Amino acid sequence: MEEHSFAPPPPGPPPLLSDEQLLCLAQQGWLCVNLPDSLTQSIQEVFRESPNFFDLPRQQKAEIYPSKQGTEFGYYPVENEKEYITFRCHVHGDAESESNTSMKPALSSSLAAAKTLESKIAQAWHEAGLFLFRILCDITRASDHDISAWNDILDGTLTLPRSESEVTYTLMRLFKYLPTTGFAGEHTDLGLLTLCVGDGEGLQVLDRYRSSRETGPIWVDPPIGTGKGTVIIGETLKLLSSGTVNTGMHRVVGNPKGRSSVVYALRHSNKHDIDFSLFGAEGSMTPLELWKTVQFGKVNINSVKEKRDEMRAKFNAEKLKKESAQKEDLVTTGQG
Ligand SMILES: O=C(O)CCC(=O)C(=O)O
Ligand SMILES: [Fe+2]
Repeated sequence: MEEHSFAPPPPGPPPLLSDEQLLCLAQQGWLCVNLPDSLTQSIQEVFRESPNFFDLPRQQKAEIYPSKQGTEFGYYPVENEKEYITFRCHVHGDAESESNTSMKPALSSSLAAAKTLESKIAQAWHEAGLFLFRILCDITRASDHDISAWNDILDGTLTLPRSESEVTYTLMRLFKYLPTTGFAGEHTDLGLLTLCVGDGEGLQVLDRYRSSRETGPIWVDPPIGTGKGTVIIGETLKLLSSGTVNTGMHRVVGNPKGRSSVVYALRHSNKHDIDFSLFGAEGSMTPLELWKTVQFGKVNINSVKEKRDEMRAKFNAEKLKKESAQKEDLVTTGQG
C-alpha cells in the first residue's frame, strides 16, 4: 500500500520574517517593519481616539488614570516634554460596561471617552502581542530552540489584563510629545520586544553597522506612515539569548509638529519562574529576579523626572569612574 507522507503543520504561528530581516534585527537590535492590516487598523483607531482623552483638562486626565508605581501605570505629564498614559490592565472596563459610580458626575462624558480609548487599546494590545509573538517564534526557530519556550514567559501578556490583580510587566503606552521640545533621551528598553508606531518623525534608532568610534553614533529615521512600525529588542531578550542578539538603542528627537506614538512593550510574565535551559543557557530565576537583573544599572527613561535625572547623574558618575579605571588599566598595560 502506498504510504501517505502527510505531515501535520508545524506548531505555532507561521514564520513572519525573512532570514535577512532576522539577521538585521539580531545585529542592529531593531527592524523597520510593515504591520499586518489588522494591527495597522487597530493602532489607527487608537490614534483617532486619543485626542478625546489628551484634550481633556489635566486634572481630569489624572483623575481618570491616576499614576501609580511611579510612571509604570496611568497618566503622567512631563513639563515641556510630553504626556503619556501607561496601560497595564483595564481600569474602566470596556466601552459598554456600567459607568464607574465612584466618579464625579462631571467626569462622566470624559470617562466615556476613556472607556472608548481603553477598548481600542485592548484591541491594539492583542494584535501587537500576536505580532511580536510571531517574531519571538522566528528568533527561537532560528536558534533551534522550541517555540514552546514562550508558553510560560508570555502567560497573560498577550491580552490586556482585566484588572490590576492580573497585571504582568507588559504595557502599552500612548505618548503625546510637545512640538519641538518633546523628546526621549537615548536608551534601550527593558523587556523582550517593543513595537513603536508613530504618527510623525522623531524616533531614531542607532545604526550599529555604521557607527564607530571615528564616526560617532549614526542615527536612522525609520519610515513612518500607515502600516509602518519599528520593532526593538530589549534587555530581557538579550539576556535570554545569552547575548546572541543585540539590544536596539533608540531615542526620540523633537519634531516641530509634535508627535504621538503607540508603544507596546512586551515583557515577561510574572506568573512562572524563568527556565533558562529552554533558551540554551543554565539556571532559573523568579520573574522579579529577572526584572531586577535587567533593570540593574539602567536609566529608566520614563521614570519620574526627578528620579530619572538622579539616575542619570549616578549612571554618568559611575561611567566616568569606570572610564578612568580603564584608562589607568591602559596606562598600566601599556607600560610593559
Ligand atoms: O515614542 C516612541 O516611539 C518611543 C518611546 C520609547 O522609546 C519608550 O517609551 O521607551
Ligand atoms: Fe524605548
